[in-house]
Amino acid sequence: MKTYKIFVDGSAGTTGLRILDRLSGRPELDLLTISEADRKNLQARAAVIAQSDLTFLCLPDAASREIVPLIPDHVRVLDTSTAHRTAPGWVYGLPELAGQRERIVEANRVAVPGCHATGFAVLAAPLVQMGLVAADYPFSLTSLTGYSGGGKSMIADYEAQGRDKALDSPRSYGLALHHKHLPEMQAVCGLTKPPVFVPVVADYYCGMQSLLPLHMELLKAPAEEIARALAGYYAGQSQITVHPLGEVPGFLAANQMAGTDRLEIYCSASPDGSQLLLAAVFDNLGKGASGAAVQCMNLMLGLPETAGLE
Ligand SMILES: NC(=O)C1=CN([C@@H]2O[C@H](COP(=O)(O)OP(=O)(O)OC[C@H]3O[C@@H](n4cnc5c(N)ncnc54)[C@H](OP(=O)(O)O)[C@@H]3O)[C@@H](O)[C@H]2O)C=CC1
Ligand SMILES: CC(=O)N[C@@H](CCC(=O)OP(=O)(O)O)C(=O)O
Repeated sequence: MKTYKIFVDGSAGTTGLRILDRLSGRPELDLLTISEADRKNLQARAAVIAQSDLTFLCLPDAASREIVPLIPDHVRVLDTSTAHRTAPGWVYGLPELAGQRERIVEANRVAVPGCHATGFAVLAAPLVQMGLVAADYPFSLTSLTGYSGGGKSMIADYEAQGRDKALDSPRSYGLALHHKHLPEMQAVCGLTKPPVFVPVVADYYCGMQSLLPLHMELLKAPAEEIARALAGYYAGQSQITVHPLGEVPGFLAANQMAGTDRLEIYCSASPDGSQLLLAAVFDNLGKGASGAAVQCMNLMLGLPETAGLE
């Protein structure tokens, strides 16, 4: 059996650990390691990466930008940070979007989408690509996340004894309207302007719900047609399910897909047909990070796309 040497740079972090979980026990993968003393040593990491066939970068943006120029071209790279998602020469790791799977298979530099950006892109990009929504539509998005989305430091804040009472309630953030996911949201969907985007973090570990409200008078087809088109777009995709129009629960929990690497889409219309609501529900650490990264690795190495996924 052909084996591949894999390294996870930043494997002690939230995203890195979840990637390791999904890779361990797979006989086709030989996991390279680095000593605790060297895990933040630039030259030592570069030396291990150079021996790998594929490396995951699970680092803060600055650390990712620092290591990438030291990586030889023959090593394939999957960067989970925000650093390269709109950078030239990098492929956006959302294989369910038209043409992306083929690009990922061939790529040696793949940027794993941001968690909130995943929710936006899976809803908005197909509608724009299919001509059902104009590229200059004034999109807005609200996206709920568990606190693991903020990595080790936010997890520590939420899990601290005697923490601030504000953490007992949901907290909106990014209120200055320049969240780091806006450039990739605009780029991957081909929009003339970014959405108005409000993320909300709440007191649960993981799970994400991205809500995209749409005004029907600005759309180019009725709600039934839009829901059917979205279902057709994702037909046959193992990781994305689209529920029929109106098939929505009374309460939609943002942690409904926690622990999985799949994403579910719900569509509902107002009784008078003037408004449509699209919702994407998934795990910020699953399809929003580590699961997406492993799915892309499988594609890049020619392995079964869902191997190791939850
Ligand atoms: N959490 C999430 O839901 C998602 C996160 N991401 C992205 O993934 C990346 C990692 O995030 P996340 O796992 O949440 O963050 P964490 O803070 O949990 O983990 C980051 C890891 O990187 C290590 N690290 C920091 N600087 C360096 C360095 N210079 N060299 C080597 N290692 C370093 C940290 O070390 P130490 O353990 O000492 O702190 C830590 O183990 C980020 O870019 C994040 O934006 C992407 C999608 C979702
Ligand atoms: C709760 C929280 O802080 N979440 C992070 C998103 C985590 C993530 O997926 O973003 P990257 O992949 O771009 O790091 C944020 O909104 O900045």
